[in-house]
Amino acid sequence: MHLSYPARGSGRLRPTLVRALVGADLTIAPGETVGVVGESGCGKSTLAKVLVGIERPSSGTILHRGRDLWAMPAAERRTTLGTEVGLVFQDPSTALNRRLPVHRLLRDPLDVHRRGTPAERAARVRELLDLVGLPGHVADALPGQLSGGQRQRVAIARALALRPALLVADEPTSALDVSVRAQILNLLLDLREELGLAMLFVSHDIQTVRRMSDRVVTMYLGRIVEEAPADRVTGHARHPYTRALFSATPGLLAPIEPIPLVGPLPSATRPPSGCPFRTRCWKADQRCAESMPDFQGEAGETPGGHRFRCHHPVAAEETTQQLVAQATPAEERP
Ligand SMILES: Nc1ncnc2c1ncn2[C@@H]1O[C@H](COP(=O)(O)OP(=O)(O)OP(=O)(O)O)[C@@H](O)[C@H]1O
Repeated sequence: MHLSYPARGSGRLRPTLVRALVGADLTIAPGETVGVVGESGCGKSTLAKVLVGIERPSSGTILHRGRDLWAMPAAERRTTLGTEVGLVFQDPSTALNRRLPVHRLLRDPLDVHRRGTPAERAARVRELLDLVGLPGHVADALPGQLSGGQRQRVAIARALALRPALLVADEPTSALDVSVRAQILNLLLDLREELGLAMLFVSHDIQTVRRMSDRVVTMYLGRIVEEAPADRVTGHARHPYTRALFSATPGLLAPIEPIPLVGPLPSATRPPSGCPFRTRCWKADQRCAESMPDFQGEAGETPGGHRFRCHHPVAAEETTQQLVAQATPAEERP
């Protein structure tokens, strides 16, 4: 699946294109949580937006239970997205209408999709508050009268109102106080367990992604470069970029130094030829400039297995310390 945006500020007639997703294909199994990691601008949010139908891919298909979302008539697409996918944004203050009390915010999806009688809708609102651990009296409050954590609980309850099979959570805790982040993450873990939800979980916080996910997907300049079971991704990732990303996460592999990467992240409007990571990779050679490798790896360990796209993958048993030594230029070595 591909998605290009016209670059902000570029001409209307022949805009420069930002290649936000390039052949980014992903399957999420029922009940599975897939976490997405990568530097800012690598396409994580765009992937989330495509899954929930906010953005339409420039080419490729989005299949919900095997049916092509964008081949459906518009009304059916709206119903499918409204009832099968829940969305939790970063900032509940902007995601919730400030003028509506909580019970209206929670009832709204039920009204729009005509679920149940008025009495059943009112009962569902009470059930939803209970589900996300909010007391009944919150129903009459306006979002502005709640704390950030309570507002995010309301946003999660609203996303779950129609019992979706998939919850897409894009940075769901990054706008919250550090003290309430853990509570919201625990709530999401409990809900996943209780409701059998599948989840796409996007976050800058690599530790959190690893904790929340069954499988971790690494993105680089719009491409998925690796998919690995969460328990393998820290020390046994095979793509040099994934290893470098995890080595730079404070506290995860401490006291190991991060693997040094050369230069800045290239622009998504003019990505390098071949493997886009090659300009920063200590293993890159001519082959990497010529072609982007296909996926290789072991299928079957988890849905999607452990796959990576690299001409010179890291050996599974290579330690991060060994990689730091390889990637440090000779003149900078101690
Ligand atoms: N509406 C838009 N118009 C033009 N370019 C966009 C638009 N939205 C995103 N982009 C660009 O697409 C690329 C991918 O952006 P995206 O927001 O998906 O990345 P991200 O990994 O989620 O970043 P972050 O972690 O900072 O949110 C970036 O180069 C970004 O500047």
